[in-house]
Amino acid sequence: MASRVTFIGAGNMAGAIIGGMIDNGHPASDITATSPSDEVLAPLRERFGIHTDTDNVAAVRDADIVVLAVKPQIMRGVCEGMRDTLQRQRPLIISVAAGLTAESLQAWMGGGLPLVRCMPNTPSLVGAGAAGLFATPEVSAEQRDQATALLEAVGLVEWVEEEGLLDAVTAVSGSAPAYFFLMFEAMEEAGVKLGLPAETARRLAMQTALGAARMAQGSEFTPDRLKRNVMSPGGTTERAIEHLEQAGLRQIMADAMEACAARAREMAEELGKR
Ligand SMILES: NC(=O)C1=CN([C@@H]2O[C@H](COP(=O)(O)OP(=O)(O)OC[C@H]3O[C@@H](n4cnc5c(N)ncnc54)[C@H](OP(=O)(O)O)[C@@H]3O)[C@@H](O)[C@H]2O)C=CC1
Ligand SMILES: O=C(O)[C@@H]1CCC=N1
Repeated sequence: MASRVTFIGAGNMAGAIIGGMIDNGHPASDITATSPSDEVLAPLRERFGIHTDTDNVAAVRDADIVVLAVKPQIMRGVCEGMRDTLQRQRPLIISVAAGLTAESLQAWMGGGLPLVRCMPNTPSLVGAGAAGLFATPEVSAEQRDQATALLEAVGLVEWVEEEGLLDAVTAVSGSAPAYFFLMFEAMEEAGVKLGLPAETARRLAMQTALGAARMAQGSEFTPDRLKRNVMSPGGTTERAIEHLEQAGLRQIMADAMEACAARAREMAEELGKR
């Protein structure tokens, strides 16, 4: 029997995972999502046929898995509100919140619950997500498998054995779809400057990103080797790559990703157990 999964929060991330689960055949009747506003819930209900509830406590009462998918800033109040019911029911908790540590989450929920911290990303919506997972000692092998199955329904799953590494996962994949969307914007703008219609530039850039990722994923060659295969000596690509290297693209990425991970650590400090 499929697990009964309740999503606390029905925004971008919950919607992305729910959409991916449904596409992968998880029964809609075993999924519930909550939000204080029925206006937010109605489109999810209509689109996916799942249950919805404006009452978090009622929604977790018979859940096997509870996915915490609200903004980190309101997580404490949300967890404390469900504390007694969670302690009675003892479902597997999966938090997708950036930053918030297992120690804080456990303290807010009354402690001792099986808790997986997960850093997913929004491409889960199209079954191409990438998620890093970390399990606390309370999580059984069976629950670890349940978390893997839930997230594998929407993409790649990588477990990390140190909680702090989830901040690195946030930098490498959680926040990273936005880096590529920025790149699409920049490539479209540059394509337009070179004379292409915006739509044409956008479609070509996106298809190229998809092709490059698929090619690299299935390849025995390193990205460097694949890059060199495109760079004919004295040709056009070589000129573009020289420009990107001289402009400091590698350092820009390193700085941006360090800032991302640092913000996750900062959020853990700001919002952590008091
Ligand atoms: N977006 C992303 O790419 C990623 C996000 N995350 C994490 O996912 C979490 C959610 O982010 P995201 O989906 O972007 O945020 P959203 O703002 O899109 O979604 C949050 C949802 O929580 C609802 N909500 C607000 N208050 C409550 C409450 N008291 N009880 C239940 N639901 C409530 C909101 O409803 P309303 O709109 O009515 O306020 C909204 O539906 C965050 O912790 C974030 O760190 C992790 C990885 C990637
Ligand atoms: O920007 C954020 O804080 C969230 C976490 C990772 C992606 N979005």
